Amino acid sequence: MSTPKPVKVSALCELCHGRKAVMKRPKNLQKLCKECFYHVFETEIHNTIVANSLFAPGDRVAIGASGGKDSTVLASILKTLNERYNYGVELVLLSIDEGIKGYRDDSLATVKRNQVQYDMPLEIVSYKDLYSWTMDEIVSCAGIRSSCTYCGVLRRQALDRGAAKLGINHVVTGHNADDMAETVLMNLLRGDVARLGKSCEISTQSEGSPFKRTKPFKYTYQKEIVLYAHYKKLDYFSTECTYAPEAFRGTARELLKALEAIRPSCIMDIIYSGEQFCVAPKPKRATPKYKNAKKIQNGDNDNEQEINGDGSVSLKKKLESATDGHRCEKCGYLTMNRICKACVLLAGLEASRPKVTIDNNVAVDGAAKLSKTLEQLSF
Ligand SMILES: Nc1ncnc2c1ncn2[C@@H]1O[C@H](COP(=O)(O)OP(=O)(O)OP(=O)(O)O)[C@@H](O)[C@H]1O
Repeated sequence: MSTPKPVKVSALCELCHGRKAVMKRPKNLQKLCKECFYHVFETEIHNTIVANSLFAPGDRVAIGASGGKDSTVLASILKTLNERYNYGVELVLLSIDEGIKGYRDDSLATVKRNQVQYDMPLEIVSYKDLYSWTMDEIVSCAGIRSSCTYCGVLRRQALDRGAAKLGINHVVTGHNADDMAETVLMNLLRGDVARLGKSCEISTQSEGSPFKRTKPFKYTYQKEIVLYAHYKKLDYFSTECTYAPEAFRGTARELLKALEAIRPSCIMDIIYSGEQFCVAPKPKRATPKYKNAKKIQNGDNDNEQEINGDGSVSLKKKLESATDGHRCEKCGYLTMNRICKACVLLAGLEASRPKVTIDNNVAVDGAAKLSKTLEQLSF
């Protein structure tokens, strides 16, 4: 997102009535001076934290730190509020290195600077260490269209594993009001009733899991986060992920932006509507969602995933509904299923990974002979 241009407002601040207004507040178009903007922005986040009892004295909290604007502002503001209001929490930065060259390596350099700027410990865990795959390798194997699905599942688990390594069971993320409203719209538009009911939860915790996820920016507008970072001159990384954002989320995002331009309060209104949804039990679906759904078989009948018509990946019902045991049989991660989603996805990748071996015994003109075995492919 580009740095916002200061809006020309030749009037006095509508809050202090003393200083000159320098901006129209994106949330309600109120004309404010910089100091009053800082005050309302910080106070609203503090009120959200208090109203939802997000922290208790003595808590150790990991901030999911990507180096982007949201998590950088989150780290900065949690440090400010923790000191101002004596929350008594210990804050740690937790970063996941997905292995995306030219993107995550640069953003992690920003997080390392933030570590010094905010005087917080930093833990970095990588997909390569956890799963033996980088996102670059996954994309070259599975294609770009499903990249967000893979990345989302793996990152969720990586954040839990990173938190476990730190002995922490609470991870805060920089998901903001725009993200929440986008998710409500997206789930509404694709009839994903089960997810719709959970779209607006500020605090989530899977059944049986010790890890809590919270979103202190639930009611915070993205434009205000960017303004805050800009005026406070925070050090953040502003490049978009190399891989395209999830196709349908992108559509919902565009729709939300168009709606916001006409009626800024629509972001809050969508969240409030989402909070009121009362979801009926999900009816059982007998047939695959898309006619052109393609199955990926991993040798084991239980480990089956489907690439849907819209390019997304979904797991077979059998796996989703298995409830015996709370630990993945393969990796031991907490799950309601026999095999966790990450292992199902990784098994699919392993099955389709071309096997490449270097045969050192046979020298051909001084070069190693490269022998490729392409499994499960026929020409
Ligand atoms: N690689 C990562 N390591 C740690 N936390 C992450 C990582 N990627 C995302 N998160 C967490 O999830 C939140 C939402 O991530 P998303 O991918 O939607 O990025 P975003 O909206 O651009 O946020 P940001 O501006 O913080 O990058 C982030 O604010 C951050 O708290």
